[in-house]
Amino acid sequence: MRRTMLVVGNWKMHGVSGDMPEIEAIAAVARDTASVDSGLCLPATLIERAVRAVPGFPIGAQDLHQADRGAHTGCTSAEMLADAGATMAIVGHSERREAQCESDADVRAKAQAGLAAGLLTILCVGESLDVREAGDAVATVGGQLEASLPAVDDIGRLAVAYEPIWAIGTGKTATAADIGEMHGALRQRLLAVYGDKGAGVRILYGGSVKAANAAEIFAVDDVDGALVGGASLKAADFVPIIEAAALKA
Ligand SMILES: O=C(CO)COP(=O)(O)O
Repeated sequence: MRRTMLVVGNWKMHGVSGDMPEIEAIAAVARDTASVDSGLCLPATLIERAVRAVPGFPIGAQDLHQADRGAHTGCTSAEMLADAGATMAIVGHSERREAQCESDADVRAKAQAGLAAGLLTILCVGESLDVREAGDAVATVGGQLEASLPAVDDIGRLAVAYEPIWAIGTGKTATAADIGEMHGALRQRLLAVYGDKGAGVRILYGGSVKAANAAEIFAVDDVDGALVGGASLKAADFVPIIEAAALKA
């Protein structure tokens, strides 16, 4: 099945109003690269400003709370993000699974809330170095995915991101063979859970993706794009990744 490539930047806890020119520069190229879906998941403080500055370019959040509203100090619901103009959200990033102790069940609830609000919802999974070295990566990440997948029929706006924890921000990337093995296994899990619809879910790779390695990673079967951290902060670094994706599109 043909899937449109998807390249999303995760700005993590970076970005203030002075960074708007980077967002504008990225959006300008993205508009000219219509064969690739792209977007930026920004700090919540920049979402509304960016939505106004770059109309039509997808802007998203990096987390959401699974409830619609309530006594959850400091949290933001999917409905609120959509109201601010966000069209995407990341859920289950390893930094949140670890630092905020998010369980697979939490991530599933967040993914369901994101989809219910109409957000393109990017569900992250990935293994630690210990698990990789023990030879358990494929089974562990597959189990994590199944336990985190939303239990809903309408998965048209669901994407998955495989981000090996040891590759995030380290300059290390998994080999093309390891990425291919993992993405193939995740595709089988998606097909097992959702039937034929699982073929339409995009599986992104994340972890030290940059201009220099993007084309090689994108060439791997079942790699349908990337979730990019550090190299998404500057247009000069992020634009070539979008352009590399266009070669596969
Ligand atoms: O965590 C990531 C994206 O969500 C990857 O971050 P880096 O691209 O900085 O390794």
